[in-house]
Amino acid sequence: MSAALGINRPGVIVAHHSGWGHTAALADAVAEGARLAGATVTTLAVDHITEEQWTVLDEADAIIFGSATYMGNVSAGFQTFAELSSRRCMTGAWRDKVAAGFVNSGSKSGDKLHALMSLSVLAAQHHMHWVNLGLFPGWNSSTSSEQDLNRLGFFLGAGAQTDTDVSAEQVHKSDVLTCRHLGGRVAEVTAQLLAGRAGRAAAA
Ligand SMILES: Cc1cc2nc3c(=O)[nH]c(=O)nc-3n(C[C@H](O)[C@H](O)[C@H](O)COP(=O)(O)O)c2cc1C
Repeated sequence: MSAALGINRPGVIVAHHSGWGHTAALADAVAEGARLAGATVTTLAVDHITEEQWTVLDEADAIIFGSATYMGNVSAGFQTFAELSSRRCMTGAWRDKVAAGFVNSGSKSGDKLHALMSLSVLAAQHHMHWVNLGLFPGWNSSTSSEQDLNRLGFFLGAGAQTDTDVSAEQVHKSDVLTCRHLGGRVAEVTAQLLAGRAGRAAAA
């Protein structure tokens, strides 16, 4: 638990890379979900990260990673951040923090599962606890719709799709709600974990 925050308000960071703003709009939705669920939230664009922001990451209870999908993987901007985090891998600075992820692509699939898997592997390398999306797949029957939550049917994290010719304000409503759900779920799971740790410490 971040010392300053207290057990009921977990500190959640949304650490993302977005070249043209579409994934950044989804990061805002993730952040809103976490905030509505009671977390104290900071959103960081990882391609302009300062020493002070690295400290913010180190002090967080949970980090939600997000990236645009470029060439079937996380963007170079995100991967640069991942590589820069390697020293923390060695020291265990992020060990036992909660982690989750969201990705966005131009095509409905666009191989973005691969990008999401990269985010989960990054979390594993840091010995973090990965939280999945926790939603049933939507838009997969004759009676369902593109407006369903989790319309692209992801389990590992949130998967979004933005038409390549629209503005960041036009990210899909279903994806916004799905990302908001992910933020809320991470805040809730993190609060549970912190309460459990506090309970064990009190009982010891
Ligand atoms: C260099 C580059 C590579 C891309 N590769 C993929 C890809 O592999 N799959 C896909 O579906 N979309 C791909 N796209 C489309 C982006 O994922 C899509 O436009 C996304 O909304 C960009 O998000 P951003 O505005 O946050 O950068 C690519 C775009 C660029 C610029």
